Amino acid sequence: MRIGKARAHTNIALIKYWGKANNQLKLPQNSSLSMTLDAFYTDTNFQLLEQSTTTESSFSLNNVVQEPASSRRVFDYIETLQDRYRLPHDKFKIQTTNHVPTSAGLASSSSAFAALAQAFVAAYQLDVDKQELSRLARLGSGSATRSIYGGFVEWQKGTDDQDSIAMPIDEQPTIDLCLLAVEINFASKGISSTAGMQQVVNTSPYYGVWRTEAERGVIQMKQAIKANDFTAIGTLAERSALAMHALNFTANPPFTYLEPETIHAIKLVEQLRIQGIECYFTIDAGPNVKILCQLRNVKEITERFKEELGNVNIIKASFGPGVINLD
Ligand SMILES: Nc1ncnc2c1ncn2[C@@H]1O[C@H](COP(=O)(O)OP(=O)(O)OP(=O)(O)O)[C@@H](O)[C@H]1O
Ligand SMILES: C[C@@](O)(CCOP(=O)(O)OP(=O)(O)O)CC(=O)O
Repeated sequence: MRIGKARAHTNIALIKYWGKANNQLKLPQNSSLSMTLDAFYTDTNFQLLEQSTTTESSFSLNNVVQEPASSRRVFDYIETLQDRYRLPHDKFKIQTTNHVPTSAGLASSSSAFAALAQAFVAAYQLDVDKQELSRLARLGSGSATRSIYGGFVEWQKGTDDQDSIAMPIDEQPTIDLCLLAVEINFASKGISSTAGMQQVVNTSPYYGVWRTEAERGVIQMKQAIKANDFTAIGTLAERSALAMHALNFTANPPFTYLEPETIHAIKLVEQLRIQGIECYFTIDAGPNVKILCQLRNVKEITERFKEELGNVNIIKASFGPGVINLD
């Protein structure tokens, strides 16, 4: 019985990916840049079943066997990988645990599909390098492309399956940079990232500007990282997040992931900054806010958020590693 086991950490985009140029290959409209986190990860076992078995393929998430509708994306993904390597459609059993809230804008799909890609190649004993692994992860979820590497990672948009890959910028950054995930609401979101970004690409008259600015943002962010410039990193990350959420209001029909508490958190970050406590925010496809700050300010920022937002849960993260083979 062949089995592959892997762990992948989530990543948070500092310059966001928001829109596909090709839905099937998940080629993005713009390049993006992220930090891989240590605090949130997914562990996945991918087991190939004996050919003679009458057992059907299964997908269990956090110890709960998923219904066919919830398993579809994962099953289709495995078939795509099997086809890519001209493998038979073997049946399989996937057991996975998210040490991160699922579908709540905390990038569970980034760690999920990076771990699954690695577990798949391990089970089939495929000789695959990290660039190919980042292609495989992309076929599951765009943001998963970047979780193959640790630290700061760029996803170069490329033009086709071959060159749309992740590139490590600095796998073990020394910059003093922490991320505080503020739990506004960990319920699953109403509109998935996949659907939200599609709606924006199809209908927003501002989409062209988004693309140009995102490419510029990646170049500027790489310069900021090279210069160890926390202020520039935070400023650019905040601008990218605001642009993405502003874009959602310009879709037809418009939509937003922001909740009143999200705006409250944004205002608090601004206030803290005015008071000399330097911090910035970023927000993904959900209401939760992630604060970028330096270690010396973690305690004070945490206390202020708990005071102002009613004892919310706050999880501290820093840089995490790339995908790990657990065998
Ligand atoms: N461990 C896992 N293994 C396989 N698939 C998973 C796993 N965890 C989540 N998924 C799938 O990933 C998808 C969740 O991704 P979605 O993009 O909706 O949210 P998210 O990743 O939490 O947020 P974000 O928009 O910030 O990426 C769902 O289809 C879910 O079934
Ligand atoms: C806001 C984001 O987190 C959106 C991530 O979207 P997904 O990677 O979840 O979308 P699919 O490619 O359709 O699976 C920004 C980012 O991670 O760059």
